[in-house]
Amino acid sequence: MHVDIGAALASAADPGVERAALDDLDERVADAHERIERGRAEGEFGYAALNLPETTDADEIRDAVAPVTDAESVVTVGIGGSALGARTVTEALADDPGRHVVLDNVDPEHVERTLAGLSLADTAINVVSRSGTTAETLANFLVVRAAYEDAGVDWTERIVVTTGESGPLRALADEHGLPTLPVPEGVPGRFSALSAVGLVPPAILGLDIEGLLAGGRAAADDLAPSLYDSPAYAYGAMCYALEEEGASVNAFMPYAERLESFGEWFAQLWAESLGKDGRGQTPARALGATDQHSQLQLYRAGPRDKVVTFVRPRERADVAIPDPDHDDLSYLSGTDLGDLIDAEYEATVASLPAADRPALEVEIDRLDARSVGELLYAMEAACVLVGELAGVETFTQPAVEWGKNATRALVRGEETEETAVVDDRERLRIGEAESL
Ligand SMILES: O=P(O)(O)OC[C@H]1O[C@H](O)[C@H](O)[C@@H](O)[C@@H]1O
Repeated sequence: MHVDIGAALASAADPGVERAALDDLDERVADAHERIERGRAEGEFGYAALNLPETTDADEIRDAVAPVTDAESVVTVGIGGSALGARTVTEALADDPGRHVVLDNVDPEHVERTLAGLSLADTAINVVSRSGTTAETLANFLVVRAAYEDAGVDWTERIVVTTGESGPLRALADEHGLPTLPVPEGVPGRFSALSAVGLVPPAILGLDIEGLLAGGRAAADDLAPSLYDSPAYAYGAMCYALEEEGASVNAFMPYAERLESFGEWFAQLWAESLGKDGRGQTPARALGATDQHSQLQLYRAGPRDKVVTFVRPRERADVAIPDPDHDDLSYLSGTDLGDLIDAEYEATVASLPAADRPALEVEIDRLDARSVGELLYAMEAACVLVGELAGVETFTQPAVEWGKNATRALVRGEETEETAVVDDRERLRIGEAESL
């Protein structure tokens, strides 16, 4: 994996980072690296995430999923970091990503349609919750379990549970003697893709989880006291420096359909880790080449508040474009789709500094387990570095609790300070709607 930061230097873009400022920042990167390595060595909460390529036991995962590897499909019931890592990996690597469906929302129409589309007897259930108490996950699990029972399928024979040492999900697993895997100690969900939390569906589908962990180890080996020696730290340091220069949005634009969910995973990692104390870069999800025909207008001609992060695999599948039968399309003759998307990538990356806007590039060799593992780990390490440089609490997410408390009280019909805010919030309804 490598990154190219040239199109985000002050010589190329505004906002941009002066080389001298980057050299100064590199001294702080060295200090941050030392702090991170100390946290890793001591297995400190959060920093332990960067040890997962060494601490995750692939054999333990394979043993737990062995009873269900005959499944045609896997349905993951989880949310946030308990679902996005697994979806990212199967979408990037599975021959048929459709074999892994994810219920990470409590949208009744979506849940109903998803379950109706599954042959439950041939579908493994992957339930994941670190706390074991997340309302969406537990509610969806109860619906899924009832669907299996209604279909006459023994759900206890088709399930793997990944959860913490306590809570209702652990109790349920113990009560029914279900195959369980532990969540990694001291690792927040959004940093746990390279653990059982993210690797059970890939293991059930027979993907190379050992290769993913090897890629993580390779990225860990690339961490160094200087950003000039570490792709992950170069990316993180540039994101930090650009935010300091006003780039408060990070438009994340992978040029691979199979990395679209990776963008969603990155959005949680970046927003939930760095959105603290009134600061943090807003991750905007985009996809190349598709969003050249939509959001690129804003990136090139809108406010100078963004950096666009481009991600691509160097190697592509070979799909020839048949010779066109119209002179206006003669430029496509003899090319293939990989050539076209790579030309679009190069053109779009260059179009940002051409409009005096910053761009950062992240390139992996190919869409294989090792490269995807390297990419996941590198973004996690970049995020940890930004958290150190910004001086924020990278590994907590206190701001998400208010909504949870309000939800529970509303569902229970209780009156709390949160429900009072819900009842009294400012409203000005425009347009007619049937009364709720
Ligand atoms: O794994 P769980 O305990 O179910 O948590 C699932 C998700 O919800 C929490 O509220 C946090 O916002 C996320 O960081 C977490 O990944």
